[in-house]
Formats: sequence, structure tokens, C-alpha cells
Amino acid sequence: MARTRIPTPHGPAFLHLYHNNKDNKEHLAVVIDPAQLEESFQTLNVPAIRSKSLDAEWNPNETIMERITRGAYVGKLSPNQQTASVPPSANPVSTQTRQEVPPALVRIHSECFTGETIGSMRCDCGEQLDEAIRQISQPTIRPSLDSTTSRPSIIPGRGVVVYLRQEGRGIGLLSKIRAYNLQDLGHDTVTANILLGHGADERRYDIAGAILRDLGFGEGANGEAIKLLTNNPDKVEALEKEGLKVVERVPMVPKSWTVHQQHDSVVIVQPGMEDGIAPGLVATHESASRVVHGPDLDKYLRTKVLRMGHMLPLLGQGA
Ligand SMILES: Nc1nc2c(ncn2[C@@H]2O[C@H](COP(=O)(O)OP(=O)(O)OP(=O)(O)O)[C@@H](O)[C@H]2O)c(=O)[nH]1
Repeated sequence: MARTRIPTPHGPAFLHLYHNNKDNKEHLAVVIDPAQLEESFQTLNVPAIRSKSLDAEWNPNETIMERITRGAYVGKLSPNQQTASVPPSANPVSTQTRQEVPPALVRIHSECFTGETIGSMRCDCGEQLDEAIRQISQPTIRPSLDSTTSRPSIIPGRGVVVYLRQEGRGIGLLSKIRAYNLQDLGHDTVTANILLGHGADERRYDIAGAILRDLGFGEGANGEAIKLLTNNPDKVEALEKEGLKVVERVPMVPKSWTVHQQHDSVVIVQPGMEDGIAPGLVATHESASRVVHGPDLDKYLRTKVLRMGHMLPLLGQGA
């Protein structure tokens, strides 16, 4: 595996690339965790989300430069900062420390070339990926427990997007393109898959479970619990079977259902420039610009709710 720092509009993220022995794909984890970047966050007792397999010594002759190149470093590399990490056993996080911290927010996301790369409005996958990174990066404000000070503590946003290379709910891009053509003939996404001889959903979550356990979630007494960002009941069930402790499901509400269908227009504004927007128009930030909408998306979402059991209230049905 390998890891590197990626600056994002919401702050730094650490991209982990995993190999595995179940398929020949490279699955990914995007870790959002200021604790491993800034030492000042360590004083908040926030445990770092570290990969056990990355921090482990791969061989006794490994050089500092080899460890740095594969990503086993702490902080931000620079010409003046070239230190590899110490093995994790040298820096344990106590159970008590973990209990003070809100559970990390986790999203299991499956690859969608059409939605993420070319902005297809047949689905909301690109929007969901952006939104997951945004939500995970949001800080939590915790009221002060000490009566002598009224200052609340701000816990930086922390969590993971596990990005699984399961294009088209596991049927692959070629079959998904064929399914799109059947959808244009009037079939929904489930029937189109079945007409092609596939299951409605062929995904698996054992690799996601292994990645999350590698990042310190769920395993043993010290394993941290998670909040899962999804409407898909299969994901909650599958991760629990994988030994993850899912303490809360956080719904993913499509932006088009909260914004576009209630208002005629949407204005994109720079953060901090909301003043002066005409009444009746909705101000939305640049970071939220990947909002998809339209009849194809509505049909896709309704099929998820009506045929795949996704937990999302349907518009206009009070469900
Ligand atoms: N077969 C098929 N797959 C699609 C279609 N549209 C999107 N997808 C795939 O559906 C998957 C979406 O997965 P996720 O983003 O993990 O979301 P989800 O499991 O539907 O549920 P949530 O976690 O609630 O968002 C991706 O693999 C997409 O490539 C389609 O029309 N047909």
C-alpha cells in the first residue's frame, strides 16, 4: 500500500491506496484527520486515524526514505521535514482517550465513472462524493464541561471515505453502459441489470471492512465505533457483519430534493458573499457546485427507495 497528503477545498486529506488478495483492483481510503498533520490537535485528545499496515515495519532493512516514499510519515513533508513515522506501538492511544472523542464519520462509496468524472445527471454519485468529504471535514463543537471557562472545544472533522472500485454496483462500466441504454427504453436500474443477466446489486463490503479495521475501527476493545453516511441498509448490515461498530446512520439527502425542487433558481456564490442575494433565490457555495437534478436522477433515486429499500423519504409521498 501507499499513502500521500492531498490538499482539498475542505482541508488536507490523506489518500491510502490498498492492494488486496480478493480481487485485482486498487481500493482507496481518503482519511480526513488533522490529528496526524498538526501537533496542536493532539492536545484535544483526538486519536490519529493511522493505518496499521502502513505504520508496520515492512522489513528490518527498510530505510527512512523508503518509509517516507510509501507514506509512513507523520505531519506534512517538506524539504525541511523528512522524518518517517515510528511504529505505532511506540505511541499507543488509550481506550479512555478514544471514549472522549465523537465517533468518526465514514462513507463507503462505490466507483461511478459517469457520475464522478463526466458529471452525469443519471445519478448523484459525484455530488455524494463531494458531500461526504465536506461533511466529514466539518468540525464538532463540544460545550465546555469546565464551569470556570465558557469556551467550547472545537473538535476537527475526522473520518474516512472508503472508495471501492465496484463500478456500476459491481457489474462494471461496460455492463453499466448497456444498462443505461435499456433504461432509455423505459426500464429502471434494477430491471436493466436483471435483463443483462446481473444481480440488482453485485457489490461486496468485506474489503471495506478490512480497510476500516486496518485504520483502527471496530476490532477488539480499542476498536473505535463509526457513524456511517448512507441510505443503504445493506452497507450497515455488511459492516456490522465485518465486526465494525456502527453507532449511527447519517442519511445522505440528495441536494436536488432539498434545493432544486423547492426553488426556481440557484445562485452559486463564493463563501462569505451571501449578502445581496435577491429574495427567493437560494445561495449555495462554490464547494456545493456539483448538484445534479432532473428526471433521470429522480427515477434513479425512486428506484433505490422503492425497489432497493434505501432509507430516504420520497418527495410528495410523506414517506
Ligand atoms: N448498474 C448501475 N449502477 C449504477 C447506476 N447508476 C449508478 N450506479 C452505480 O451505483 C453505485 C452507487 O453506489 P454508492 O455511491 O455507494 O451508493 P449506494 O450504495 O447506492 O447508497 P448510498 O450509500 O445511500 O448512497 C456506483 O457503483 C455507481 O457506479 C445505474 O444506472 N446502473
